[in-house]
Amino acid sequence: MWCSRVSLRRLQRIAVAPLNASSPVISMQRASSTLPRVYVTRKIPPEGLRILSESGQVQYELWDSDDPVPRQELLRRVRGVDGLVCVLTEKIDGELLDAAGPNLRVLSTMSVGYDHLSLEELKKRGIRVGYTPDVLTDAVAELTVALLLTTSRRLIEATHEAKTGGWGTWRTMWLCGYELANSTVGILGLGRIGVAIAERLKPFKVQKFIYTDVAPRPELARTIQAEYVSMEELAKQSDFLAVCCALTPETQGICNRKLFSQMKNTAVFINTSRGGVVNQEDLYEALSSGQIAAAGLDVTTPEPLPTSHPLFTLKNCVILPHVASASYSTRNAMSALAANNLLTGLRGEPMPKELKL
Ligand SMILES: O=C(O)[C@H](O)CO
Repeated sequence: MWCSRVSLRRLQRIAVAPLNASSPVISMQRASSTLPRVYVTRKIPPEGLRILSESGQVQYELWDSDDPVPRQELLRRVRGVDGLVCVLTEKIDGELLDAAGPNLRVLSTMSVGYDHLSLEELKKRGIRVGYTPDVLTDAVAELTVALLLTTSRRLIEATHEAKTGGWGTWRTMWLCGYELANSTVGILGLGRIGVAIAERLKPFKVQKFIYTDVAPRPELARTIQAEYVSMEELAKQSDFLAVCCALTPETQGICNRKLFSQMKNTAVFINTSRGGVVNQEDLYEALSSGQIAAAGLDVTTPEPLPTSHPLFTLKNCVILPHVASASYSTRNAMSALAANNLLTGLRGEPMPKELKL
């Protein structure tokens, strides 16, 4: 539905924090209005919806659900829109952009990752793109540390044993794992998130941080005293290897048999970036054969990972359902940034966070 007073009241009802009653609420315009039309592909968190609603700058239609809009519905709904707000499950490709047509000027994704966007197609059409870096760095780094500790200290196995009668007497080597103190932590793809992870791990007495990337990143590396190494050295030296790179054609499947075979058999592998950077068959082999000690994954291919997937059978593999940025404050900040990117973009102004195409 195109948002009107009625639907705005509905939005207020779903808000976690109520809208400020004293602030004037600008009513959304009906479809007949001349305001730019925007399609929002998902029920985004309340802060972003509030910004859109109160802007008085756009009329928008929202797929008012936690589940993705079906593709055919999406293709139908985007027809003629000026702006589009999406999340990472929507494939924004030539077909979709053709369906939207020439009015589409701004795409705003509520994600830092943009592997779901065809940048070439967007660039070709002169469509500006907003995304949401920075605001999720803390939440993702926090979750990565939590996942690393959960995996390396075998917390899921431990709670399972405690609950299901496996907890006998105190045993000297039972449920032993690997500790961060005196370890080498490797970061594959050093950016804001990699630095934030390292900053959080440092107080655990990590001995050394190493990283690899397409080229050295001395300024970022200096903040965490990380040493630039080759991919091979990263694999060989890391006790903990955290994947923080974006998914691109170059990084697709980069964590494969070769990498795992170079790693220590005591090493713990952690991925909170994108599932596509990992060859999951090779990871399964490495985990089940004892080539590496354990893996913690927040991202997989596909998502959701089918419950019948072999990785779920492994005790040394902890799998989370892509929740690294899932804190109330971060998801609200992401939606607010996505809304502000869209509104500034439509006004022809610099966006708070614009992707350079
Ligand atoms: O790209 C992103 O934003 C994350 O994967 C989800 O928050």
